[in-house]
Amino acid sequence: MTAFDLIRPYFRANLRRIATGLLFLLGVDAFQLFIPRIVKHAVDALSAGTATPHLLARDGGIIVCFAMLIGVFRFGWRHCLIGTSRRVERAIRSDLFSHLLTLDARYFDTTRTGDLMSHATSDINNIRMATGMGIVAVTDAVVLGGAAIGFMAWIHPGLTLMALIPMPFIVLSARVFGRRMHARHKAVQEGLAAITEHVREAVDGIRVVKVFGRGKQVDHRLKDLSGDYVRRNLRLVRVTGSLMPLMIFLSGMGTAIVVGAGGRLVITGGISPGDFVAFISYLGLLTWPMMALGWMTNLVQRGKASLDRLAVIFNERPEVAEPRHPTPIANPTGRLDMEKVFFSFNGSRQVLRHISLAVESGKSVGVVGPPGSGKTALLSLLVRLYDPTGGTIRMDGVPLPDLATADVRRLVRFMPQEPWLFSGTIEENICGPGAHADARKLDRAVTEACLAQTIEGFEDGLNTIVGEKGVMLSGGQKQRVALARTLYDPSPVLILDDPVSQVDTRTAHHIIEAVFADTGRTLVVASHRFAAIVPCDEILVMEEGRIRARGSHEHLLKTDDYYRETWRLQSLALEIEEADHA
Ligand SMILES: Nc1ncnc2c1ncn2[C@@H]1O[C@H](COP(=O)(O)OP(=O)(O)OP(=O)(O)O)[C@@H](O)[C@H]1O
Repeated sequence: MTAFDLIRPYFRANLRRIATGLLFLLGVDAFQLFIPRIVKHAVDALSAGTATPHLLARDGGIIVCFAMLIGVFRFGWRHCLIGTSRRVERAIRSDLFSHLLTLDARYFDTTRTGDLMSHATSDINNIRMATGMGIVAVTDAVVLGGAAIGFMAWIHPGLTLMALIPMPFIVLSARVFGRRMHARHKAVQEGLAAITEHVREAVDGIRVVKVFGRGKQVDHRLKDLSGDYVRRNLRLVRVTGSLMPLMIFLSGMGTAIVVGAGGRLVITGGISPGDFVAFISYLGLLTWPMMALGWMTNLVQRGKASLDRLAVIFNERPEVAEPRHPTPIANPTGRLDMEKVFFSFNGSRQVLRHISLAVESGKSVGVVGPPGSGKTALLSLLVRLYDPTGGTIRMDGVPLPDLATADVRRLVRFMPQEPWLFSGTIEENICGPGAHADARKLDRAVTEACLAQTIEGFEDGLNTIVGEKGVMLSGGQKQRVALARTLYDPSPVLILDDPVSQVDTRTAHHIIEAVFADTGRTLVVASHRFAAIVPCDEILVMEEGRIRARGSHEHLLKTDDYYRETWRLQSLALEIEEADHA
């Protein structure tokens, strides 16, 4: 998709509005061009001594009517053309967001959030400016500029040539200054973004800032950033502040030429005094189209560059692609198997190697191993957040890429390691924002996740607001809300990544009991806590992306050193904890 392909449908959808806006704009230009003719008529009558109060009142009345029409038509074009640009902006933003939602985890692993934010704000803003004011600038430059020059040439071609001498300088300076203004404006925006990001990070990490006494450093950094922001703004003001005086100077030069040369023509009878006044008015009208000409090229260039950047995102296709003809699973049983699976996040380092696994329906698999051994990577493949770089993963005998992604997400419920909560209520976090909660399902999920007592303790119960990222809840409470979210919709396969890492031993025990009580579903659980994996039918011990050992708890105790040693240490810690409670 090219930049042009990208913008075309938005223009097509607004064609009628754009055409109406252009008609209004042409109307404004026409009325503006006729006012000097009326002025000429009055001035000529005055200098010929034929002017009467009635004639002057009539000319004045016509000018007032034209001025009123200009006001109405100007409102019309602004409403249509600026409205179109806002509509285009809204449509592109919503299409961009919908498209981003189709992209897979790998895209977001490699794309900075700041870049996406900038596409969603300044790039779309550039496109809006190019489509709205860009159309106005082009039309004005061509129609108003062309017609004003035409009327001037009609009055006196030679004088017109002389009056136009400063015009190329106006076009050029508008272009050069516009470009410089854009660069400096961008620098100002970057300065502001740096301040915003610094404040956001400091507020987000306020506990670390306080506990490590980093307040002064954070404060100094903010002062530096603010100073830099002021400097950037002053650099911008130097450009914006000099543009207008330069324009006034250049258009003044044009007027001076006309006063000198045109005045002489009036004296020699080459043109009438009315023509002289009208000529100066047309020259005044010409300044804006000339500026628009320089300005427009910048606007259009900038809009095109932004469109090109957005086209790159719109051309991005998820690697985790939707199958053309998805295979339906009529009666899902939750049988899973992995065959010689390899996986790399970035295409270079393999984080999973030679993984083969078969989980019968209703059976459970536990995954243990040191940090970074590949547990989360393995679980992410089962829920198809990523596709393996080698090998096959099947569900009920069907390779995952042959299933509709929506089916995979419906059949496989996943609790990520990070208990991400959205700002909103506990209920919204469990059932989804705006969703109508099923009281029975909600009750069961809350009970299984050992959350009932916690919720009873809150004044607003399930309607308790959790705050940004669940800041109002403790780590363990957040984790249990995330678990309840996973358990809310029953599914044939349940995948839990470290589900009890942030709760006490007793709560962990209750959660594990509840999760394992449902024997109808297939369960895959990764955990550093052995209590969560000991009841599993099969346990995998991961090491550097491979399965170093596998079997039941008893088997691994006998055969694997890492497993035995970790189990011994955890049992010891548990005994000490229980002795402390006793
Ligand atoms: N998004 C990513 N991009 C690139 N590499 C990654 C990414 N996520 C994890 N890794 C790397 O992949 C390897 C496996 O990570 P993984 O998160 O699967 O380990 P883990 O066993 O779950 O660790 P932990 O017990 O700490 O949760 C690690 O070496 C890690 O650095």
